[in-house]
Amino acid sequence: MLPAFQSPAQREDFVAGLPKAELHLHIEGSLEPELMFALAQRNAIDIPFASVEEVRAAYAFSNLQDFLDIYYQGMSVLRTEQDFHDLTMAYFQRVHRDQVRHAEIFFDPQGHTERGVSFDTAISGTLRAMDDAKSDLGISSHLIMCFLRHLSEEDAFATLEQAEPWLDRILGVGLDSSELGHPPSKFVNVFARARDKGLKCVAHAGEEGPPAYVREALDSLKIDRLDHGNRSLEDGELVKRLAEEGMTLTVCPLSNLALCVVDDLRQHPLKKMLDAGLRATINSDDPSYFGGYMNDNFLRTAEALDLTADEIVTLAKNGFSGSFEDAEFQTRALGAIDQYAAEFFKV
Ligand code: HPA
Ligand SMILES: [Zn+2]
Repeated sequence: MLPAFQSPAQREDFVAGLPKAELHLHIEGSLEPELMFALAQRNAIDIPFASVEEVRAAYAFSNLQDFLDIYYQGMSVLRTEQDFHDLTMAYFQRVHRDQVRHAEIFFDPQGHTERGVSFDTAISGTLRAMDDAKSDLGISSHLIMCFLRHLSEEDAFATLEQAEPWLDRILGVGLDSSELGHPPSKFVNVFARARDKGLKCVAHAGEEGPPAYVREALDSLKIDRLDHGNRSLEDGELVKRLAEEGMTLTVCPLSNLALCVVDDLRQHPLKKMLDAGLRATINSDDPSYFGGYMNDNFLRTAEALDLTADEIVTLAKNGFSGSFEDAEFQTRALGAIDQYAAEFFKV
């Protein structure tokens, strides 16, 4: 067992230096207002804001849909391959400071193709930055293509078709956007097709939607990982099943706070999840919009829930063991975390 923190500053130092993996990050949600302005200017696009401060002031949400409306509008500045590269590289440079060593990144191709930016433009700029992040920063990453659940399954099939030439660079498919009214079962056929193509399957479920949506994600979509999953806790049998199956939950505390999934971080269910034996991880979701990258998510949650060093270590380890990397990579990463903790506390 690791010792208790001697002070809030010691906890902050511990979190800051801890190696991390991020498993729930929408790359378009890392678009900082400064870059939004720069890209708007570069591409001669009008945006309905006069200043960076005005953009930030617009980021007050009461639910998921409030956020999504602004998120899709923000994407309008992304037009060229270079734009997608710059967006993605800015994310990696930022999380390099947070000791992120591995990231499995979502992108929303339909958010681009529906406004006339090709699938190839979006993915090629993103992949080029992922390659640069590996060579320049030592951060490994994978790409997960999400289907927008407010659109039809037919649309999702068309997107999977567009992805065909890129499948060796796409690790999996996900499901995001407006959850309520768009249950996972709406996408059962396209997920089956994706699975046949060897793609991993993940889905947002139980963020705003009921436990029944989580069950559908498991049973109909046969997910390999559950994004959010908060509302699973309302169903004891479901929690038992998720724990027994060793399902990883990609939990996003500051997102949950910003979208009023929880009213106060002190009421966040993360500790309950760990206590119930769930493999929970901490992630930033859409860090530009929700006010924090990985270290902020770890630290503010640790403060609010008074997490121990062992619990923080478990959360960081879960990020690597819940990744889609191979056993050798995972073992090395878990060893690096143990070594970091031992050196930090000189135990
Ligand atoms: O947090 C989210 N939930 C659902 N869809 C999303 N698309 C971007 N971020 C999110
Ligand atoms: Zn998300």
